[in-house]
Amino acid sequence: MLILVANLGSTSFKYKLLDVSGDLQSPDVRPDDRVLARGAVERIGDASTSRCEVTIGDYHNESEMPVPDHGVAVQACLDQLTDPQNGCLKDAAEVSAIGFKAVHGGRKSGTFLVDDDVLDAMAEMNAAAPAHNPPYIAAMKLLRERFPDLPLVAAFETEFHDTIPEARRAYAIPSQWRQDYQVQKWGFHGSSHRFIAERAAELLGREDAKIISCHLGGSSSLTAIESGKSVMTTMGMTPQTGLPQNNRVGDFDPFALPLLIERTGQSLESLLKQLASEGGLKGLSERSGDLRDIEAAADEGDAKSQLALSVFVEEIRRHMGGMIVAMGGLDAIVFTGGIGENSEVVRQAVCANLDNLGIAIDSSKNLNHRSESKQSGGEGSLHDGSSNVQIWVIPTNEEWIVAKRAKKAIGS
Ligand SMILES: Nc1ncnc2c1ncn2[C@@H]1O[C@H](COP(=O)(O)OP(=O)(O)O)[C@@H](O)[C@H]1O
Ligand SMILES: CC(=O)OP(=O)(O)O
Ligand SMILES: [Mg+2]
Repeated sequence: MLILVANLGSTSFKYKLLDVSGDLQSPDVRPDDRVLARGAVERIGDASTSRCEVTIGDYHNESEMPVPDHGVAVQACLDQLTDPQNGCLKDAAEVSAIGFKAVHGGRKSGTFLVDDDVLDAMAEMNAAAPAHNPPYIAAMKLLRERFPDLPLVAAFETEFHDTIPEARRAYAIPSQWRQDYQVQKWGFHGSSHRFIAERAAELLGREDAKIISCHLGGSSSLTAIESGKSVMTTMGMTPQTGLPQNNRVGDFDPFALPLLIERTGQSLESLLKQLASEGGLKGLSERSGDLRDIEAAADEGDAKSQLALSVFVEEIRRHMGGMIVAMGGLDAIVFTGGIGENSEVVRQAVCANLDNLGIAIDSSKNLNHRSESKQSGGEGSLHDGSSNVQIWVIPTNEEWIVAKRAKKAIGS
C-alpha cells in the first residue's frame, strides 16, 4: 500500500512516496526502508539559489533552478513523479492516498479526508497562517484536479498538542475570546515532535522520558514531551509566535502596534504583513532568513547577523528553562529540523554553560557530527560522559507520521 506525502514548509517543499503495507507498529519496521521516492526543493522564493533534489529508486538528480513559490515546486515534483522514464507515479491507481502535513485547520484539529469543509476551515485561518495555509490549499486543489480518484488527507500539525493542559494553552485574555473564537495556544510541528517522541523513546529505551524536542528550521518550535505526549510548546495561536522564525516575528507585544501605526502612519494590515514576512531572523539580520547566510555573515563580523543568532539562541534557552521547570526535570534534548540537524553553532550555543543543570555537550562530537553520523543517516548523540541529560540529533521524519495518520484516515 503506497501513500504520497506532501510537506510544504515555510521555505521548502518536500515529498515522499512511502510503502505503508503491513503492521507499522512492529519493532522491525524501519521508516527509511519504506521510502520509494523522495524529493525536496529548498530555499523557495530565493530564486537565485533554489535547490531541487529527487531520488526515485536508483535514480538521483540534483539541480538549481528558480523556484519562486510552492505552486512551481509542487508542479516540478509532480512532473518528476509522473515522468515517463524515471517517474514512479505513472499509474495513480497504485497510490492509496495523498497525505498533507497541513498546518492550521482552526476548528478542525486532527486528521481528515480533504473535502470542501476542510478547505473552508483552512481558508478561514489564512490570516493566521499566511505563509502556510494558502500554499497548502492551492496544492490540495491542484492534486485533487490532477488525481480526482485519489483520497486526499489533511493531517493537521495541531493534533499532537491536544494533550497540553489548559493552564499552558490559555492566554490571559477575556475568556469569551477563547470560548467563541478558539484564541488559544494551538502549537504546530506536531508531526515532527511526534516522530521525535517515538524515536527518542526507542533510543533512550524508555517510554516515560522527559524530552525537549527542538525543531529548528524555516519555522522553529520547541515541545516538552512527557511519556510520549506533548505537555508544552512554544508556538501559540499561529505559527508566527514563539521563537523568531525565518522571516516571521516570534513572540511580540501587540501593544507596540498602535504606537507604530501612530508613529509610522502605516496601516495595521501593512504592519502585520511586515511582521509575517520581514521579521524574525530576516528582520534582525537585515540580510536573510536562512541561517546558513546568517552564520556566514556573523563569521565575517556582521553585527546584525551576530545579533540575530544571539536572539535566536537566547529565545531557545528561555523556553527550555520554562520546560525543564514545567516537567520537573529533563532526560533528553533532541535537535531536529534544517537548523537543528545541521547547525553545530546553534546546538553548541544552546547547550553552553548548563553543567549546573546536568546538561553537558561534547563539543568535538557536536563539531564532527555531520561527518560521523553518515552511516546512521544523520542520527547521533552529542552528550558528554558527565552529562545527566542525553543530547541527540535525530533527523525528523514528518512524512512517516503523516503517512501513518493518512493510512488510518482512509480506514486501512
Ligand atoms: N547546513 C546548514 N547550516 C545551518 N542552517 C541550515 C543548514 N541547512 C539548512 N539550514 C536551515 O534550515 C532551514 C530549512 O529548514 P527546514 O526544516 O527544511 O525548513 P521548513 O520545513 O520550515 O521549510 C533553512 O532555512 C536554514 O535556515
Ligand atoms: C508550522 C510549520 O509547519 O512550519 P514549517 O512547515 O514551515 O516547518
Ligand atoms: Mg518544516
